Amino acid sequence: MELHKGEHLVRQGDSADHVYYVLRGRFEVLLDGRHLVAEIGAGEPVGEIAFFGGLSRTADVVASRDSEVLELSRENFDRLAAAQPDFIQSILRTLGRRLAATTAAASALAPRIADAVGLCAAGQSAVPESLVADLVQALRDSGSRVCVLRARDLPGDVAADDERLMSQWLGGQEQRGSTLLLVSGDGNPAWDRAALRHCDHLLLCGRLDEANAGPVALGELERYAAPLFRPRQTSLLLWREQSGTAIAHTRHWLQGRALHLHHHVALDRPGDFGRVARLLTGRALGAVLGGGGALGAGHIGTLRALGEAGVELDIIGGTSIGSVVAHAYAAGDDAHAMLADYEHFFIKRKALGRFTLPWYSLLDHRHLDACMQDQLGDSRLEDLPLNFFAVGANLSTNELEVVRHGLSRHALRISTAIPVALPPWINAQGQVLVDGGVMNNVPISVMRAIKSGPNMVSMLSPGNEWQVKSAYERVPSRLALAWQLLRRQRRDDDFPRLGEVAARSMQITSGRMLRGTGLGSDLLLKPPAVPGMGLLNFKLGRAQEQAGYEYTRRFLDKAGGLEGIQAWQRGEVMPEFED
Ligand SMILES: Nc1ncnc2c1ncn2[C@@H]1O[C@@H]2COP(=O)(O)O[C@H]2[C@H]1O
Repeated sequence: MELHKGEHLVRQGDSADHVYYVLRGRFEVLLDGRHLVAEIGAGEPVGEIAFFGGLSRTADVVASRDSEVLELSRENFDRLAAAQPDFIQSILRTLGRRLAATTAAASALAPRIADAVGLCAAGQSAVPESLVADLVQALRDSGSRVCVLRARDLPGDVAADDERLMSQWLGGQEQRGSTLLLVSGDGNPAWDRAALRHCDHLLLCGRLDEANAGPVALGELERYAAPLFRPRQTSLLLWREQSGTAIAHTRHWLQGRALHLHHHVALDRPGDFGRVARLLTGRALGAVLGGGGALGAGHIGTLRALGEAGVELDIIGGTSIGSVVAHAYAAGDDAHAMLADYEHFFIKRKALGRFTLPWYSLLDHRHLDACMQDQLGDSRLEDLPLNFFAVGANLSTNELEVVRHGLSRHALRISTAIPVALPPWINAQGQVLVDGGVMNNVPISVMRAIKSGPNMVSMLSPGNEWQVKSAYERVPSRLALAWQLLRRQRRDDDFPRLGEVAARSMQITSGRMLRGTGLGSDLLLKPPAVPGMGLLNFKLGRAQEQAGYEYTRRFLDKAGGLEGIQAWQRGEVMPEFED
């Protein structure tokens, strides 16, 4: 079969009835029609992934020269393989090499969904019966076939101290559900040990108010269980009797425990367990809000529209203004309160409006810090009802800094420390931290490393066209500028000001980073900027919020509302939307 340069050999998503062998020429492998992931030359197979894996085509394959391939149907392939066993060897060799190349370039894998979850009391309190029942119900509601096993479910012929037999019996139970929930702590230590060793995720359950008295020591069974699991496989569910009880002192629980996530639930609000169940089973909906200064009001509008439609976000994080809005959502604020805070903070108090001598920064950080202190007090990230992260850039290590613990005002201060505009943050190790937008303005990769399952990404952009009328030569000399400032002459040129340049500089990588990471099955929202909007134009915040709201409404209408979103969460459909 011959192909001309530019012709498709296979198309991503198509079904696979043939495998090919390149006889002459060269092919490009393109993901989503754009990203070049590999080139394939003469003597190599093409289309083997879907053909052997029983999948649909994983990429487009396009001839980059006039080429010739051998096309093999299943029948022909079987015949050729029987006649020439070397042929299979050569395909396996190519597959091995391709896998090695892919592995070398792979980013961290999203956490694997646990098949067997061990429930274990943490601290001193036993796990309430109602908690187990609510968790099981929530797992069922989220679509899991859950099977609960406790010591009393052991068959009569398994002796109460025979851990080996228990382990064998547990192995035979796996087909009973998509998730096994193994409950420990019923008074049979052999079962507890066998059950916990059978699990791939440890869900510790502690009573939140034990932390009121200070750090909570590990419970007896917890001391046995904790070292069996890596932090990534361990989460802590902190329960309180009533939702009206404020969440506090969580850090005392986190001290001395290596955990991936912690969850806050109130026993009088069974809905809280839905979030835990979704996070455990990979169906949790994450949201990532990008940086973009005043445009961040658009995120608020997006959250308003999602909230009205009944879409519940289970975990949220962001960069810069995105982290500020995400933090408010994680704290339980509604869009109305968020917008009121935004206007109070940026317009009324002018948190970013007081200048200083331009030595360490342009803006007076003391004023900003005081505004933040008034707004956030000493609240801490660990005490937020939802899991949250803010992203900073660590200039000392050249790494992204993911902040999930500590004082909220410190986390947000790190995430919003626009270089030059504000002094960097210095952490306890003396490292220098600035706004995360410098490295990753839309940190979807951070969310993916924390959880598997679907995410919504909201990316702000002041538009791709920025044209300035003022000529470079017209920028005044320092004397002329000083004179104009002294005479309080208004400068009405449109030459970019310092703050705008600093803020814009952090936007430029957003789209590229996102393309580099690839969206996969995550949804991208791009609320448009209202006319006249700039990154520091907070006065247009209300209009920008409305624009974000209307944009997200249009998106939801197209996606089929809550039902459409839920179908996407289950992996059934992928809403498409071009505004
Ligand atoms: N990472 C990769 N490296 C090399 N080839 C690839 C890669 N991903 C996809 N392909 C090729 O592109 C083909 C697309 O169709 P298939 O998934 O059937 O088989 C795929 C492989 O032949």
